[in-house]
Amino acid sequence: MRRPLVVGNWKMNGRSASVARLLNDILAGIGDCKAEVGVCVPFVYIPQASEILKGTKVMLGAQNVADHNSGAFTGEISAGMLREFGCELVIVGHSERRLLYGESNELVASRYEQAIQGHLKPILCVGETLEQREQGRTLAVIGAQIDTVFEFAGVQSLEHAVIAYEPVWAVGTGRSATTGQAQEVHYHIRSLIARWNPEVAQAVQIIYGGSVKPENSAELFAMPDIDGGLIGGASLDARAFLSICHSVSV
Ligand SMILES: O=C(CO)COP(=O)(O)O
Repeated sequence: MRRPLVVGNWKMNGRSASVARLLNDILAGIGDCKAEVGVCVPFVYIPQASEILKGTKVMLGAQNVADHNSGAFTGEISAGMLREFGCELVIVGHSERRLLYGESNELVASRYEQAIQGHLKPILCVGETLEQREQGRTLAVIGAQIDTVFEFAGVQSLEHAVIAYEPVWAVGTGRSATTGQAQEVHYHIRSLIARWNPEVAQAVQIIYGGSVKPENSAELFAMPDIDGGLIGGASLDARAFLSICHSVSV
């Protein structure tokens, strides 16, 4: 039985005062939430967030991780560094990294592999652009994104990972995928994994991201292959984020 997972991706937002406020508000309202809950904060706020979240059930995460474990890689942050400051999760392959910063499937796979080796749980983001969807290439694009990771890190690594389906056209647009569109892709992803390893396919959490809000989260999370969400804009508002966390179906 897969436990639902809801993770906030704060992207490049916040200042230390608002980080403290938002985290404390989340902790105050998390109660007996049935979901596993995490927040992926900007790198510089990780030490602060780690102090606030220590001993709580809210997991801390980062938004990217280096594709090497140390050395001359200016601007990069390794998995070991993130672990040292209490991170358990890390997003890899977010569409903003792929599209705005040119991260290829191979680079994403190396980052994913470093996360696994460094005992961080990668949240591997996959998803198609609107153009790719309109060309009928959605499943092929996602298949290639996932296959590259399998080639680098092996399908067994998914025992320690999460997959997030985030259609690019739904990210930050206010236009979520319909439950049917999302379920179709989630089912496809699980079937791809099942061809390699049925047990891993049944166990891996596949979460949905792209304009998830309190108004649509329960419906999305009720779909059989949607195990929770990766939440952008709505995760910056404690009330909205908590409402999404509490809307999981178990
Ligand atoms: O990119 C996302 C989460 O990683 C989704 O962002 P929005 O929820 O703002 O659409």
